[in-house]
Amino acid sequence: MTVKERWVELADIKDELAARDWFPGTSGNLAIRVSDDPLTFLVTASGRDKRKRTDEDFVLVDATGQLIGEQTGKPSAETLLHVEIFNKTNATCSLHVHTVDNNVISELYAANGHVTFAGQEIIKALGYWEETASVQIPIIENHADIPTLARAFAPHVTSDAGAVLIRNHGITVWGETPAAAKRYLEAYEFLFSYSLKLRALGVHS
Ligand SMILES: CSC[C@@H](O)[C@@H](O)C(=O)COP(=O)(O)O
Ligand SMILES: [Zn+2]
Repeated sequence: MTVKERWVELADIKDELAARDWFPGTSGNLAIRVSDDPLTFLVTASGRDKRKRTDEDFVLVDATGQLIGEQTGKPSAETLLHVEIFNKTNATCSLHVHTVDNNVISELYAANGHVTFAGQEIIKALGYWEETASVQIPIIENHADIPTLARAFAPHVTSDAGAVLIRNHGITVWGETPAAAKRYLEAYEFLFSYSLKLRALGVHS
């Protein structure tokens, strides 16, 4: 796929996530693999309003997250997390969003280091089809220093699909295809929202 095709693919996903209001206060960043040899990927430019669609929304970076050639714009402050994913797996897309639900879940379960969900039909969207399937999402501390955050994140990047909650910060989800990454993100946010609504009703699952 060309850079242009990948750009449009990521811009379309960005628009969909924006329609869900998942980019409050310029938060969030997205990335899509463009080539494997050498590894290059598009990542959202830092600090921009991700609800808007412009020609400056993404920059092309190399395997270390550095800008390639002459480009204006700065790669996302959290590019190193996407670097981990694209270097260690065959994932093609990585999505990071801050939502109230993912922040509250990350705080509620931080002491456990993970949160587990089971008994939900939506788990099938994550690729688990057994009735007894459960899904566990690791929770890491939110280090302000991004290389430190990336080091805490790295051990959880073990397959082409995955997710990590960063405490009181957000979630990063990646997948084999851009559509899969988006599907996983939607499924996780559904699980978070369901779980918090149940708690609000006084039911602790
Ligand atoms: C304004 S939200 C905090 C940011 O530091 C960060 O967490 C984020 O998700 C967006 O940063 P960005 O550099 O635009 O990719
Ligand atoms: Zn963030």
